[in-house]
Amino acid sequence: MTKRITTIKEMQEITTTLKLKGNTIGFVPTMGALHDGHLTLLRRAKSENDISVASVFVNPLQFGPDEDYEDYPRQIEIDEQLLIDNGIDYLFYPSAEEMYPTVPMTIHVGEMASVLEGAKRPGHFDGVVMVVNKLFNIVQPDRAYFGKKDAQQLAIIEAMVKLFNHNLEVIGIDIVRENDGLAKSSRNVYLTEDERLEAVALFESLKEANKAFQNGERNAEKLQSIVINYLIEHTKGKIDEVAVYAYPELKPVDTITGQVFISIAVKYSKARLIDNIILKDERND
Ligand SMILES: Nc1ncnc2c1ncn2[C@@H]1O[C@H](COP(=O)(O)OP(=O)(O)OP(=O)(O)O)[C@@H](O)[C@H]1O
Ligand SMILES: CC(C)(CO)[C@@H](O)C(=O)[O-]
Ligand code: BAL
Repeated sequence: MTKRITTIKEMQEITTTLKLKGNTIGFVPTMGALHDGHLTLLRRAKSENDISVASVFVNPLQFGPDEDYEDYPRQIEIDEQLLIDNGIDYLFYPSAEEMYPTVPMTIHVGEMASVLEGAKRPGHFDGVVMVVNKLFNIVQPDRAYFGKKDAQQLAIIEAMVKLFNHNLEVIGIDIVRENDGLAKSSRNVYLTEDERLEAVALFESLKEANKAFQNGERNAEKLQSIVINYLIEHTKGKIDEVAVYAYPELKPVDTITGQVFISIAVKYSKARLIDNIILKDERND
């Protein structure tokens, strides 16, 4: 049975005791509204560790003033039942008041947050790094699981773990998709019926670019155009970002040599959707 823990002190005491007894801890931080994407991460955490912990915390620090903090889907009872059904040991569900009694200092991510999602959402990754640091100190995981859907987040967390000397392994998990290819997201519920049908264009556009890449196209601008043209033809959603960047370095590229990712964001009436694909040039390996 999943145990719900709501205070930092209790969570920290539990994990400290478990670790002293030699248990390994697998941790999945989330903002709740759990779906198959989260559950895939959680199943990995459960299968690879003695103890599995999920956190559900809608982190105010990572939302901009015009973003959907208030409207972000919250459904803790349903989430808890999903954790029970999946045999997860602990649900950490802290309050914002306890997590941020005062905010006497901030963490500034800097360069890695100055591009892509970070540039579109100023301060977002500062908030993510703050909360994930806190969660790591509280839960003390041996392994922490993050989705590649948030590829920039994953790269920043990996850099943060090195910089802050967290003694844990970060594990990136492939994007989990609906049958038609749409990346699972808590925000998909905000799509209208028509938008939901059109939203398959995000992944389809990435597949078009991948096809060209597999056929030898190494010009980043050309791959970017393939994605943009596909999106323009197949969805009325507003293109917010299409970029080809070295991964995990997060630097723009002209000609692709190593590993890159194509990152896209499309705005619909009530939801901004993101997706990406990681492409690797194996020829120079
Ligand atoms: N479709 C997915 N496939 C793999 N991992 C995912 C997927 N969706 C979310 N995750 C991962 O789950 C963790 C928690 O994500 P989060 O709670 O923000 O969910 P979300 O559905 O991505 O929400 P939203 O898209 O609305 O921001 C993150 O590491 C995220 O990358
Ligand atoms: C990692 C995270 C749970 C931190 O709030 C959030 O950014 C998310 O859900 O990806
Ligand atoms: N998965 C990213 C969380 C956010 O959109 O704030």
